Amino acid sequence: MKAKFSPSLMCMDLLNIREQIEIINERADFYHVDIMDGHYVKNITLSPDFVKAVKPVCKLPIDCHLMVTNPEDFVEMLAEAGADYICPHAETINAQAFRIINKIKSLGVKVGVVLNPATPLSYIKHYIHLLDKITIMTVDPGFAGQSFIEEMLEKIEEARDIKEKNGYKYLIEVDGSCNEKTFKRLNDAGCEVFIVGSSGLFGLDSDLTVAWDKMIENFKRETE
Ligand SMILES: O=C(CO)[C@H](O)[C@H](O)[C@H](O)COP(=O)(O)O
Ligand SMILES: [Co+2]
Repeated sequence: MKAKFSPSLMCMDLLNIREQIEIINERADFYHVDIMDGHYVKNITLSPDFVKAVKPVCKLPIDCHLMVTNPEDFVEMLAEAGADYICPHAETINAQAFRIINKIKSLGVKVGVVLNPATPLSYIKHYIHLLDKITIMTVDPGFAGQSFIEEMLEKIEEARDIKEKNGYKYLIEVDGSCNEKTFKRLNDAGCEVFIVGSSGLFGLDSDLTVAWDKMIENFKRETE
């Protein structure tokens, strides 16, 4: 599968959103929108209102990463705002996993789950086959600019092996420190969607078109 890229919009220049979205529209595969409640993680970033505001100019699917204690409170709001993927943390849906997955699907939205570094893949084994995407965190959630957690490589390999063995459809996505230092190991382990934030994309140049070209050059150099 050709590598896909999902720019993490919490890392973009928030004083220049429309221009950057118009650049990303022609280059990326998804938009990654981090929604934090300040409780599940000690940070607050983007929101359903942000999704609603940018939706009219977005040409790519909007993927919402829910770092919130009660994801059920946000599902309808995000579907209404125009989210294309709603991805709660597996750790926050355990008591209602099948109910919330079915709810998201019933709203015509694709569903994924996100796994913290400390959470094994086995934690989602009873519903993994229902998912459109699995996001493996390679940093503890809540903040950009953190260090890559090497131990996650074997979890990515495990997700790839399970997908291939069973013919499952989920995309394998990685979130956290996807950059020139990690592209090769992530790609070799089976990562299909690379969430690129400050380290992988936006920090490469103040001109996003230049930053994008540098990122693609880095990726090709590291993986070809
Ligand atoms: O989920 C996130 C952090 O909890 C965000 O998606 C970050 O943007 C992601 O970690 C990418 O940022 P980085 O600086 O490339 O690590
Ligand atoms: Co994220």
